[in-house]
Amino acid sequence: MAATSATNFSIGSTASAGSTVGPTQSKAFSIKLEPKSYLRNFSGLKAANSVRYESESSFLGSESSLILRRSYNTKALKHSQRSYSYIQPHASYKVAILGAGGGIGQPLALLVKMSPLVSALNLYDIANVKGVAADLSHCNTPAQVSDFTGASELANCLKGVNVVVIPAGVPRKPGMTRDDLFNINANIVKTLVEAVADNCPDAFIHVISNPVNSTVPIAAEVLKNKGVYDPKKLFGVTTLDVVRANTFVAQKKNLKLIDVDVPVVGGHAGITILPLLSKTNPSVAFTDEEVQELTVRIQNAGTEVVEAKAGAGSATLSMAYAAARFLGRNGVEAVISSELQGLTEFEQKALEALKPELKASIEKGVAFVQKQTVTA
Ligand SMILES: NC(=O)C1=CN([C@@H]2O[C@H](COP(=O)(O)OP(=O)(O)OC[C@H]3O[C@@H](n4cnc5c(N)ncnc54)[C@H](O)[C@@H]3O)[C@@H](O)[C@H]2O)C=CC1
Ligand SMILES: O=C([O-])CC(=O)C(=O)O
Repeated sequence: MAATSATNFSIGSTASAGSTVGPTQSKAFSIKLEPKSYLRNFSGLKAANSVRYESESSFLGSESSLILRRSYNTKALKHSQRSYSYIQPHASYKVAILGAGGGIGQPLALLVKMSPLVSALNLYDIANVKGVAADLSHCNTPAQVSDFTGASELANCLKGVNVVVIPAGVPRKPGMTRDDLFNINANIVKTLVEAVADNCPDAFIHVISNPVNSTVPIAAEVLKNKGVYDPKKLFGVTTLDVVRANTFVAQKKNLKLIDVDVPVVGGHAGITILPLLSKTNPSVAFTDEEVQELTVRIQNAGTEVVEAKAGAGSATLSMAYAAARFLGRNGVEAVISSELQGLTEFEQKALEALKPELKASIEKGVAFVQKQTVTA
């Protein structure tokens, strides 16, 4: 879902804060260009449809794959060099990952390090990230990796940064809801976003820390209090729901994974995750039972991983993949309100049912910041 104006929340592959449900979309960052056909052959880490939609907008575009391919496939080298020089982007983005030592932070740092768009990768954590930074710095890609440990180094980590990704905080254990993380993670996100506002107020901010339905509104309130809120630049990262929906639908219907694109709207917890299966692209016919089964599976997919990890945390690798896929160059470019038109009765009912829960989670986040502001 895309971060939104103050009057909208919800929303496909990113979250946002506000007070009423507004237009949603799941591909806010799509740039509808048709890449040269050879680029599709170099899709590497990305599904082909992602390349088609995101080759120029995502950090993990086809360029990354070219770099990778060049480094291990000498046969492809000649062709790659030609292609690469044609499309080689300028490495100019400075990215900070806050919570970089964690289960998501580490693989996400690797994926960002692979991006040819990134010139600097700053890793911050309250735990020591020196080792992670040293390890990553040996990869032969442009980004200069630096490590920052502890609150005293946070400001330096953020100075001059264009993109901040926040996977800092505690993950769920079996039996917990995402909302059970609020008491710890709300404060972590608030403190980190305050530092972002002070040190890189123009940066794009991507909030991964749960509960996303509340942590994004917290971030929005902090930015408003600091006078630097730009709804086009604040995101809750819920691309993992889209990634899962695409995968589960492809598996269920025996489709090629790369061909499936399912929009997901709402928030990122339980019934607030609403896959719009009727809008699957290309069009797929589902029985009522399949819709029910797939919707529930997508909504509970996080819990599926939490239970499988049995106390060792929640999704990390798929989350890192989803976050790297999510990052776009220009922030929110459009809100596609048509995504919410022509819903099936099942989807319309589910949309109405999720609104009160999503609204309550947003209000909880807003109240958290307002209460602290009054106390201070
Ligand atoms: N948005 C989404 O779709 C998803 C969100 N998550 C959420 O992401 C968060 C992180 O998950 P994991 O990486 O698995 O947890 P983790 O425990 O493996 O890593 C979290 C990291 O954050 C660091 N940290 C804690 N407090 C910090 C602070 N004040 N400043 C900087 N760093 C701090 C920790 O030292 C640790 O390295 C959790 O809240 C989890 O629920 C997880 C999966 C999907
Ligand atoms: O389920 C969790 O706690 C982590 C998460 O948000 C996900 O995997 O979707």
